[in-house]
Amino acid sequence: MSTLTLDAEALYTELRAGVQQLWRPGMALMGIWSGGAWLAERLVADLPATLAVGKPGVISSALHRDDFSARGMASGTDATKIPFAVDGAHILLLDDVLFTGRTIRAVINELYDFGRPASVTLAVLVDRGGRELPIQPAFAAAKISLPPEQKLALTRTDDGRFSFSVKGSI
Ligand SMILES: O=c1cc[nH]c(=O)[nH]1
Repeated sequence: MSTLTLDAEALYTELRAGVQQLWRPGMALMGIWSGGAWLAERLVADLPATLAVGKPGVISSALHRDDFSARGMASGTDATKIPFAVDGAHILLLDDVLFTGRTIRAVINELYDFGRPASVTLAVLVDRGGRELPIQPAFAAAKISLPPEQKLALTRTDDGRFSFSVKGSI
């Protein structure tokens, strides 16, 4: 049992401020299925109208995962939905938890199936370290260290509030 407690709502407020700093006119928001997509959905509603944030995209890592052969057709396989042209877009990519970087690598491969973006910037709620690829976020609301056996899981209640739980024992 872990004693780690993370206030996901407070971290979301930090993330919203970070995204506001990173935002450039004409950017497009894209959430990684499923936690990142929840964040993107809420940010569209919460960010100031002056930023003119359009309908966000949702992107899935499922088809490009390096453990695809072991996991098979995992849930989320058909989750990718991009309501804007990827070619030439400046994309702000969102995820809930950044760990090895393998999900981000898979998602970037998926993105290039739709076109060639001008840039991709990554912002996350929590960076838990443990990177296995040279991938770094431009913004992380929190940086923590968690044993590899444990998983940090974001949940969303029916009224849209976030919470974190730690799964697995060390
Ligand atoms: O702990 C982790 C690692 C990757 N993705 C998660 O959602 N949690």
